[in-house]
Amino acid sequence: MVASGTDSDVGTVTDSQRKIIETVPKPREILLVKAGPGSGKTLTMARRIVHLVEQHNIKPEEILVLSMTNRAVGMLKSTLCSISHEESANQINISTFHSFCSRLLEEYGPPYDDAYTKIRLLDDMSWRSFSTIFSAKSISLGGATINGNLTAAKLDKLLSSIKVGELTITEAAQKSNVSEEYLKELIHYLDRNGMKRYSDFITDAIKLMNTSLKGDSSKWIHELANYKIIIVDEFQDMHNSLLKIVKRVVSYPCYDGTTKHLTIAGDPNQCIYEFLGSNPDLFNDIHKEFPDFSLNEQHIHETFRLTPEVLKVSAEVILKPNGLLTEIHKEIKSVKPDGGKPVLYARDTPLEEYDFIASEISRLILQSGGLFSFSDFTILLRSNKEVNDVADHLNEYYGIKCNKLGQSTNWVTSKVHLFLDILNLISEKYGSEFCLMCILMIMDDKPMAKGRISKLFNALQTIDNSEPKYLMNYILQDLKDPKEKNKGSDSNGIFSSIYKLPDHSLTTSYLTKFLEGISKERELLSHNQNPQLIMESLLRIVSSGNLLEHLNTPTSYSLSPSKSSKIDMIENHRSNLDINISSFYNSLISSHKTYLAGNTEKDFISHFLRTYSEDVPVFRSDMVNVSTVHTAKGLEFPVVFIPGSNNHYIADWSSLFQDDNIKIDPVKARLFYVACTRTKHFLYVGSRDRLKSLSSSMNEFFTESLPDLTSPDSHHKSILSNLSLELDRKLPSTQKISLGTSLYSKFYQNSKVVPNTTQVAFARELHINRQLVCSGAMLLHSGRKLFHHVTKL
Ligand SMILES: Nc1ncnc2c1ncn2[C@@H]1O[C@H](COP(=O)(O)OP(=O)(O)OP(=O)(O)O)[C@@H](O)[C@H]1O
Repeated sequence: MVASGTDSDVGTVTDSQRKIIETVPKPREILLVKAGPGSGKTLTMARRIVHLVEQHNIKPEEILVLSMTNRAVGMLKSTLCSISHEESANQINISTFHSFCSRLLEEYGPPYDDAYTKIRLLDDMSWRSFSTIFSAKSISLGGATINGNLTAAKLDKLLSSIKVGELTITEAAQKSNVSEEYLKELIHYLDRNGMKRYSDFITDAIKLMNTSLKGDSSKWIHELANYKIIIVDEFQDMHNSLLKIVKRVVSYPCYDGTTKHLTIAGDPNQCIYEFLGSNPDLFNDIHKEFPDFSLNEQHIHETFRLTPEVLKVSAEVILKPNGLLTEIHKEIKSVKPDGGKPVLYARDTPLEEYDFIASEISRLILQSGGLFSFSDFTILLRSNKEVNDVADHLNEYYGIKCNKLGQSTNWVTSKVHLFLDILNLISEKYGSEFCLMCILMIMDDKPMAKGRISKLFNALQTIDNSEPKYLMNYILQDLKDPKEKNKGSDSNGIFSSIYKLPDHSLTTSYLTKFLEGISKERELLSHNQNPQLIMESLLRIVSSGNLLEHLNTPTSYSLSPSKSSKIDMIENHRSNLDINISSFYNSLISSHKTYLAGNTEKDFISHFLRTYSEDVPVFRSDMVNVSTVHTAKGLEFPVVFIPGSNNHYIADWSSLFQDDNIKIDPVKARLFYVACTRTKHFLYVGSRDRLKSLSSSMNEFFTESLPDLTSPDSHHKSILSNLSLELDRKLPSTQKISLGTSLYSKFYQNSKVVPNTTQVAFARELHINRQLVCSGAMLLHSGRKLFHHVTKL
C-alpha cells in the first residue's frame, strides 16, 4: 500500500518503508532491511537518516554511511540533499569503503605511524609499470649483478602475495629463486613512498583502528568513537575484507560507553560479485558475524520500478526454478499499472539480432512521436568485450551512437595515464619519483633502458630521500653541472654516470626540458587550478621531447608486419587517443565539480589524484546505453534489451528458459535477475529458441508480439499517456505521433524482411545478412532524421 504521506518528516512513503524509516536505532542491534529491485532502498535510507537526525536527536556527525560504489554514494547524497537541508546533509559522512579508509589513514594515521603521512594510490597501470621496471633476468643490487629471473607477471604475483600476507619475503624469494634482499628493497621502496594498492588501504585502515585502541580513550580516533549509527547499503556485495571494516567500525567503542547501531540494506538475489568473494548467504548468516547483536529484520513490500509482468518473470522464471525465491520476493507487489508481457525474440545470427534491436529503437522513438529518446534504451551484456563489439557494430552499421557505461575512465589504462604521472610530479606527491622513472623509461629509447632504470633505483637507495621531490631536484642538479659529480655528497653524479654522454645525450636533453617544463607549470598552477588550465599545462609539457610521439604511437606498432596494417593501426590508435584525451578532460571536469562542492583536500590536483578512477555514468540523450550487467547494477532505464539469440557470440541465457529439469544455475540466474530488473517499462529478451518451442509455461510470461504504441483503442492510447506520466515528459502532440507513425510505416513497408537464413549457404547468408544490415541501417538513418523532424514540430 502506498501511504498518502502527510507526515512532513517521512513524506510519501509506503507503510513498509515508513516502518523502516521510523525504527528506533537501538544500540547493539542490527536493522536488517531486505528488499527487492526498485523497492526504493536508497530513498528509504535517506529518509531514515533525516528521521534519525530530526526525531531521535542524533547529530549528523554521529552517522557514518558506507557504500560500495561512488555512484551509490552520489545517489544517496543527492537524495538526501533533495529531502533535507543541504547544509546538514553535507555534514553526514557518506563514503565508499576505499575513500573512507584512505581518508582515515591520511587524517588520523600520522600520530600512530609516520608512514601514514605519505599515501599514494598505485593504480593497475602504475603497478604494471612497477612490475615491469623491476623485473629482469639479472638485477643490479649493491653494485653487483644478481640473478633476477623474474617476469613482470611473476613479480606482480610475488609482491601481491607478500602484501596480503600469503607469503613471507623469505618464502617468496625461495619459491621464485630470487634474492631475498631484492624483494625486501622493493617492498621497502613501496612502503617508504606510501605507494599503496586499493587492498592495502583496507588492511592498513584496520591495522590503524586496532593500534588506536591500544592506549586509553584519549588515544582513540575521535571520529570513530563519535559514531553512533553505521549504515551500509548494497550489503549483498560485501566481501570479506569489506566486512572486516564494517565489523571493526561497528565494534569501535563509543565515548559514552554504548555500542553502535547498524542498519544494513540489500537484496540477497542481487549478489553478483561472487568472483570477488561476496556471498549471497551473508544476509541469512549475519548473526554469525555479529553474535552479540540482536536482529530486527524488515522488508519493503513494493516495487516502484517493475511492472507486474516483469516482476512475474523475475520471480517465476528466474528465481523460483533456481531455488532463489524467498519470502521477500514472494511478498513484493508492483505499484505500477500493467505494462504488457516482456518480449522474447529469437533471431538466428547476431546481425539479425542487431537489426531487430535497431529497428525497435527507431520504431519506439518514431511511434511515440519523440517521447522516447535514445538514452531511454539500454542493451545489457555480460562482458566488456561484448559491450565494445555491440557498440562498434551498432555505430558502424546503423549509425546508432552508443554510450558505453562504466568505460568513461578507460583512459586510466591507456597511454593517457602519462598525464597522471605528470600531475603527480607537478604536485610533488610522495612516490612521484616513481612517476619520473616511468617517464624516463619513455624518454630512453635505447636498448637496456629497463636495466638503467633499475640501476638508478638501486643507486638511489643510498641517498637521502626523505623529501618527495628529492629525485627531481637531484637529477636537475646533476644535469645542470655533471662536472660537480665527484664533489659534495656521496650521491652526486649517479644519474650522469648511468646515463653517460654522449650515448644518452638525447634522453638527457629530453629530460632537462621536461623537468624545466614541470617547474614552470607548477609555478603557473600554484595560483589557479581548473580543468582547462591543467589541460593546457599538460599539453605544453608533452609537446616537448618525445612524449607526444609516445602518445601518438600505438603500443605494438613496431611489431606490425605490413605498411597497410601499420596505417590502420595508427588510425585506430589516434581515434582512441582522441576519445581517451577527451574522457580524461571530462574526468577532470566532473572531479572539479565534486571538489567545488566541498572536500578536504587543499588543492584540486590532489583531489583529482585521489578520485580520478571513480566513475559516475553520464547519460547523453542522443546515445543508446550499452553496458555490462555488473555496471548497470543500481540503475534503471525505460527500455532494456538483453541479447541472447546467438550462443556463439552473446551470453547464452537460454538454459534459464528451459524446463525445470535443466540444471539449476543460481549464479547465472542472479545475473539475469539483475539485468531484467533494470527496466521500468519494456523488456526484450533474446533467445536461441522461438517461444513456441520453449516449454508451454513460457507463454504465460513472455510474448513475441511487440509493444503496440499506436493502436487506436483506448487501452493502447493509455500506454503512451502512462509513459508520459512516468517519464515525467509532456505527451507529444497528436500531430507528432501520427507523423512519426506514418513515416515509420511508410519506411517499414519499403524495407525487405529477409526470410530465415539458417538454410542458406554461407556466402549467400552473408550476402543476405548484409542486405538486412543495410536495410536496418537505412531504417535507423531515416529514423534518426525523422526523429529530429518529429521533435522539431
Ligand atoms: N515511496 C515511493 N514512492 C514513489 N516512488 C518511489 C518511492 N520509493 C522509491 N521510489 C522510486 O523507486 C525507484 C527505485 O528506487 P531505488 O533505485 O532506490 O530502488 P532500489 O531498491 O535501490 O533498487 P535496486 O536494488 O534494484 O537498485 C526510484 O525511481 C525511486 O524514486
